[in-house]
Amino acid sequence: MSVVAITSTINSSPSWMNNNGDSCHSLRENSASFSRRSSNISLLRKVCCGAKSTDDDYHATIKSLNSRGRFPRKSLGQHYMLNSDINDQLAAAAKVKEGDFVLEIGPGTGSLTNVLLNLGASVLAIDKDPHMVDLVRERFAGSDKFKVLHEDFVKSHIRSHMLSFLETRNLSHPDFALAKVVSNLPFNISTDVVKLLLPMGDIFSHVVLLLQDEAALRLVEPALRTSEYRPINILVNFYSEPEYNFRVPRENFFPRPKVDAAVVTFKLKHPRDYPDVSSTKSFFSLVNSAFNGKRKMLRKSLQHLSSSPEIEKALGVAGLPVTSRPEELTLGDFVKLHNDLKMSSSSLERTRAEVGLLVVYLNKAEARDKICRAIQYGSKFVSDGQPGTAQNVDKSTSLARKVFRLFKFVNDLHALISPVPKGTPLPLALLGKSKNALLSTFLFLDQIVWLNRTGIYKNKERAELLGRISLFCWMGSSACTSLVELGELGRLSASIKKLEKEIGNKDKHQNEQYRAKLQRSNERSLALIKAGMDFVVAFGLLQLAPKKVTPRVTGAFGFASSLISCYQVLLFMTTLFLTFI
Ligand SMILES: C[S@@+](CC[C@H](N)C(=O)[O-])C[C@H]1O[C@@H](n2cnc3c(N)ncnc32)[C@H](O)[C@@H]1O
Repeated sequence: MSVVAITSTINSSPSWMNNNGDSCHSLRENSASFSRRSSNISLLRKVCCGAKSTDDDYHATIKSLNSRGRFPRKSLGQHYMLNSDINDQLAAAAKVKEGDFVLEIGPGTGSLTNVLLNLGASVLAIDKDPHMVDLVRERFAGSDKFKVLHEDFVKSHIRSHMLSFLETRNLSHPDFALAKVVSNLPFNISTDVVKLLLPMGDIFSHVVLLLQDEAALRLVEPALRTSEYRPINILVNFYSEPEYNFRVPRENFFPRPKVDAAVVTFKLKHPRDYPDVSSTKSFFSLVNSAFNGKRKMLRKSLQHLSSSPEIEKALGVAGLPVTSRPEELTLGDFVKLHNDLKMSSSSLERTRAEVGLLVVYLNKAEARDKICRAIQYGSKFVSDGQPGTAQNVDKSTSLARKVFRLFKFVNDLHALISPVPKGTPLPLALLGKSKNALLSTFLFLDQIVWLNRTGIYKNKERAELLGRISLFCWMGSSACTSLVELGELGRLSASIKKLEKEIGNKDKHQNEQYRAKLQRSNERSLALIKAGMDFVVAFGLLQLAPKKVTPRVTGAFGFASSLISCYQVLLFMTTLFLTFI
């Protein structure tokens, strides 16, 4: 990489410089790169005159670059934003607010990052340039809400980065909201970024990008029957509601690009609101095939998928002429055409998808453990504590699960030392932490029980005592969980009522936020029921009231709570799975 030595110095402080203008004294120029830099600079002066003088205007950007001896690299699309008003407007377009989680692609010197952090958001930034990564890492070293990764965004595993970013920081947040993307992008990766991010409506609610102006217009307002109309327009409308916000003249960037830019907001649809197609994969494969022969009629270009008469019939059903070409079809037309051709609804393909879901489910360790737990308590229910095959199944499964959960206590230890989500009332925070402490103690002591049963740890009496202590810990953690869920349900129902007042009773089911809150409330109610059942199971295992809570009762409650756990994992997996197929 060519680190450019910036040689000549601007000697005098021009009249447009503000108090921190001394930063510009160190601007040294290199004649070799970025031709006409001096004329660029005079343009920048004009821009800066009009810009709000904050930390991240022209001066700050130049100073930041100078501090590293850096000059923008064309290959990385490094055109830095000089106008802090535009950074403010980017954040406003995404409605960034306190507590949000924001992904920023290419933070550069951190001017936009600074705005996002000042608004109270947590920011995950990804930059391909290691020098920029170091720069922002140092700049925001004092903030625990900032994380930066040195990666090429196009190649990065963004879904898993986001899941771990949200999981570690937002676990059990009562008002869990989807994350957002706000970015001043390098123009050359904008199509890739759009294709990567828009199908992530289960993670992001808004994607706000600064794109090349022409590209922005082509994405948001393509005209049917023109060469601008392409498969990406179908993709954009399938996954989002795009909006062209405003044009950003080229003078606002350093160095000045050859074209203007524009801010575009993509409001992402949640996967459950995607157009109704049996498989998104087969839908987009049809769209791509259709556009492959752009000048051809669909009855010809789709021949490898269906016979011409079938295609003509499907076009007729969709109310389209049999001579239609791809650029004449809207998203809705493509959906109708796809569904009528029943591209992927053959029973074989459906079966394959269902088996695929089962494989994903079984591959999740947590799911296997929950299934084993259902077997364990199911056999306890059958045996009712009497010796025989059912009791053997109960005991052996219980032992197997103990091995399976080796080191699982670390998960709760981690949660114990992680910060509580902002805004959590102190009693709920304390109850949550007690739950983590008790659960990790239970899981840890359970390992000693296992060591004793295998004969590795020989002191039977002590092991039994530790076994009882561990069960008391589990009972305590179930009680804490019940209280936490009760408290959170109370908070949720208050915020649902508030929202109902704001949006009115009639429209509430159309409101995405309302539906999300309702869903969270159902999930929390289920978690409350499960925690209550686990409390009874621990009570039964400890034999605190052997006549009332018999092994059969314990087994029944344990079995029911295991089924709830299986359902919870399945729900999570299904959402993930549906976004992959
Ligand atoms: C147009 S600049 C924007 C910088 C900053 N956000 C601003 O507004 O001033 C683009 C940034 O994206 C980074 N970048 C370029 N290609 C990238 C890629 N493939 N993945 C991640 N970041 C990339 C560049 O290093 C640069 O910091």
